[in-house]
Amino acid sequence: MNPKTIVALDFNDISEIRKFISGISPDECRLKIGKELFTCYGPEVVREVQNAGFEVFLDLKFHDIPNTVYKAIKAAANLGVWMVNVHASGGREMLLAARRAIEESDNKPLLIAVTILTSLGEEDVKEIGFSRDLTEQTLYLAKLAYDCGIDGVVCSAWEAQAIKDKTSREFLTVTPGIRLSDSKTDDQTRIMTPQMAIKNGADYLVIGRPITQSQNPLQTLRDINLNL
Ligand SMILES: O=C(O)c1cc(=O)[nH]c(=O)n1[C@@H]1O[C@H](COP(=O)(O)O)[C@@H](O)[C@H]1O
Repeated sequence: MNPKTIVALDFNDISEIRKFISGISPDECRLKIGKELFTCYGPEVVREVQNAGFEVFLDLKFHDIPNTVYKAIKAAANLGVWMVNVHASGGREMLLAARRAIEESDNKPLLIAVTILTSLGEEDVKEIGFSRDLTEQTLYLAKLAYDCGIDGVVCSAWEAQAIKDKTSREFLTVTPGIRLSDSKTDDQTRIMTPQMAIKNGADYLVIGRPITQSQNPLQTLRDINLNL
């Protein structure tokens, strides 16, 4: 099984995690451990989720000097995770250092680079000071990551197909900012429904609140999977 749905476990309470994973099977989704959960519980929570049979996307979005990212990626790979990420805007040397760290590790997680966060819109990108527009900057960073041997990118589903066209069909697109037609937008800007995202070239869907904050998270996950 290669489930396309990655559920973002954005909780700070381990009992919530235990409740959620006790009801689902690893065939139904992968699980993302991000900054909040990792800061609260560290590698122990990664091991607990892995021991329950789930593959883990460790989403710590490293963005630092090459040597620091190299060592952090080595440590992440040693946790036996399935996927890790860095920010593409850390630059070529940082991306190459991350690649090298994985090549030198026994466990080789998929290495993914964040392009432009899905919370950002055109005006934000202008304010940050990028000279290209949002889509062009996303494509530019995706190409940089591709040229550095990164396995894929985090992007919004709006850019997924264009990224594949500019790089390769095999270059992975991991898309957060997924919302059901009746979901709240929350702090996301570039959103798309699960079915549309897959149609537009997304390989994996990262979904947090639309599942975890729903009345019946397990049913919501299953409904999403059924309709992909
Ligand atoms: O790298 C990520 O996973 C990520 C990148 C991005 O551009 N946007 C984004 O939302 N994410 C993560 O994806 C998840 C989305 O959660 P929801 O907005 O609740 O569905 C969060 O855990 C974010 O940290």
